[in-house]
Amino acid sequence: MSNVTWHDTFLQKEDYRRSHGHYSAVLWFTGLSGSGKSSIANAVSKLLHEKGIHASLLDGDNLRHGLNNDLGFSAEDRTENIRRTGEVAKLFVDHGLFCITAFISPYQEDRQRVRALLPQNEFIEVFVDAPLDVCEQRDPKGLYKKARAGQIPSFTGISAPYEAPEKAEIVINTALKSIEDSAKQIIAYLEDKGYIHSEKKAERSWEIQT
Ligand SMILES: Nc1ncnc2c1ncn2[C@@H]1O[C@H](COP(=O)(O)OS(=O)(=O)O)[C@@H](OP(=O)(O)O)[C@H]1O
Ligand SMILES: Nc1ncnc2c1ncn2[C@@H]1O[C@H](COP(=O)(O)OP(=O)(O)O)[C@@H](O)[C@H]1O
Repeated sequence: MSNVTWHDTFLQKEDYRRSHGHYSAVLWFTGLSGSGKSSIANAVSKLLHEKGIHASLLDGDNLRHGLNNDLGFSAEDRTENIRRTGEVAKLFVDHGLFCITAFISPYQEDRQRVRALLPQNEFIEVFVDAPLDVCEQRDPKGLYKKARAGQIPSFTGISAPYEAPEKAEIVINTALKSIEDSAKQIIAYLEDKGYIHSEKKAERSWEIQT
């Protein structure tokens, strides 16, 4: 890029990780609308918080209210949505936090591009797998009903594609598993692989001196 220079920073990812006392990585949730991404992502962020682990949560619906509010649901806009989100997620990881993202992210190539942004082991793909008919039955926001009535164009699973991951690190079938058990499965994965420690961190409090 012309006339733009990268500035090195004094603090590096390892410094942040050391001060936080844990590793950092992206937990990239992908799945159909209504599959359970937001519910499970929220449950995971709460469990991590209770363990004293720093984690941010980026939800597709929420980012579309701000950073991504210029984007719609064409294939091009979804690609840009995932590109921007991937860059933000990388910033969090570079600052020593876990970053949980909950986006449909329907295209394999878009997810692969985010994976390639990060070193190996720092991108954990979580396939929130539920059959379309289960998602449609849940229809928590009434969107499938609208899509079937032709009121929402390019709706994922109905009139726009969803490309399921072939090699996700974690697969959760939410037709068979509760939100709580799904969140526990993800925490168990992080513990098994050594991303976080299993023992509970002691309660800490800060006294701010003025
Ligand atoms: N056409 C169409 N297709 C799919 N989803 C739609 C659409 N229009 C609006 N919505 C609502 O937008 C949420 C999905 O936003 P994302 O940013 O996750 O989508 S994407 O990753 O860019 O495909 C999605 O949220 P979730 O239900 O949480 O997945 C819907 O609430
Ligand atoms: N086992 C389950 N896992 C996840 N969500 C479930 C489950 N059973 C029922 N639900 C419900 O399905 C809906 C999923 O919605 P949400 O979490 O917003 O999904 P998404 O973010 O993928 O659109 C919620 O209303 C949730 O309570």
